[in-house]
Amino acid sequence: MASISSFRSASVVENTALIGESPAMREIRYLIQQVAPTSASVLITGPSGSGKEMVASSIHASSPRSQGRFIPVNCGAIPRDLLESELFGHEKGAFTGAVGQTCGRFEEADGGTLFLDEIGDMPFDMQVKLLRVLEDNIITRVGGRQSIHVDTRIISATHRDIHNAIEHKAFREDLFYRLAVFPIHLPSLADRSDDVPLLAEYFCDRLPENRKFCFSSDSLHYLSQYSWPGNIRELRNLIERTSILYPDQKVGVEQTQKLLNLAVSSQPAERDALWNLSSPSSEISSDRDLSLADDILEDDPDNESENLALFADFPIPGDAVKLKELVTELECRYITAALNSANNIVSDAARLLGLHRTTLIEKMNKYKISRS
Ligand SMILES: Nc1ncnc2c1ncn2[C@@H]1O[C@H](COP(=O)(O)OP(=O)(O)OP(=O)(O)O)[C@@H](O)[C@H]1O
Repeated sequence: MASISSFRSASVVENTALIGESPAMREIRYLIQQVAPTSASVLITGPSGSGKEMVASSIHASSPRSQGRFIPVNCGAIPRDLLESELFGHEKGAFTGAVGQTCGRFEEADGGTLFLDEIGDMPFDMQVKLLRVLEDNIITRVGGRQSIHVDTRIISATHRDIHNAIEHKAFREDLFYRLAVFPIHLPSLADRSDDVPLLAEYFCDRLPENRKFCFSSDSLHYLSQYSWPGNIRELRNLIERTSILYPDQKVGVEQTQKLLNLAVSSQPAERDALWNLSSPSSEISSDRDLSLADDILEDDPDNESENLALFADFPIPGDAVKLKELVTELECRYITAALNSANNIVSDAARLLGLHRTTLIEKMNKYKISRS
């Protein structure tokens, strides 16, 4: 019997380009190789963007069912009224709008694999119906009477904590055991950071010739330390973004940080980490502050969460702040700065501040700010 340590990527799995040589990824390829030839139900868990659908399609592609269809269904994205007909099909006239007979996804995947993504979001009443089908492999179309036998392999996936859902009676325990005959858990990308350079190289290689670029070794080190809240999808998108902004260049760590900041600036933890990184002693250099703040404001001046990035590190002096006074001070400073930047043209300054012209004039009168 093959052991995990002796396992080398099976060529059939390599063909599906499941990239990664970390111990976790090797183990996942091993599990895929073992389960693919069977018809066992597989439940894939792991955070969003960690590759659950890719693993599901790898299992299908490596299985004897590979000549059949791989049909993905996002159970969380289909309105609950339509889910039953989507899965099991319907007969003509079964409900308003059912103008003809339609096959459901189970029938389409007959002889192949049905991938039930976001199974944790499936409504409770549908869970009962699904369980029944999994038990006897027989479906009945909505509005129909005929029992139709299907030979469909089920692979499901969720990013939710399914045990927690079971505890809270949001997910049926009996269905869980049906679906999770063979569970596979995908770790987050941060937990297999060894794979980051390989994945980055893989996505770079797939770029069109005129958009290729490379990361400096500092950048790659930075990317390996980064926490990747959006997992592999976030890395793929970063490569795409970088190739648009810096084609044919060697991309340094500052540029990489900015590119990540474009995507994560609404996430306080990441933002803080980014700001602190510019100074190892955790004191922030004022030049760096300004350049980042400029970028953030330039990107989307109306975006409240991005504006908040300006205050990511606001300390509380002593044990209290006089908030009203601080806010007044801040308003005065911004109004003065905006007037200076706009050469004292009030309507331009108002635009810079995202205010109506009359509101700015009211504030200037209130704070006795004149055009210098
Ligand atoms: N090991 C891998 N090698 C290469 N590309 C990968 C790998 N894992 C994931 N990807 C790529 O990352 C992206 C996200 O993967 P996928 O859609 O499979 O994630 P997911 O966990 O199903 O996400 P969600 O929970 O949001 O549905 C896809 O573009 C996929 O091709």
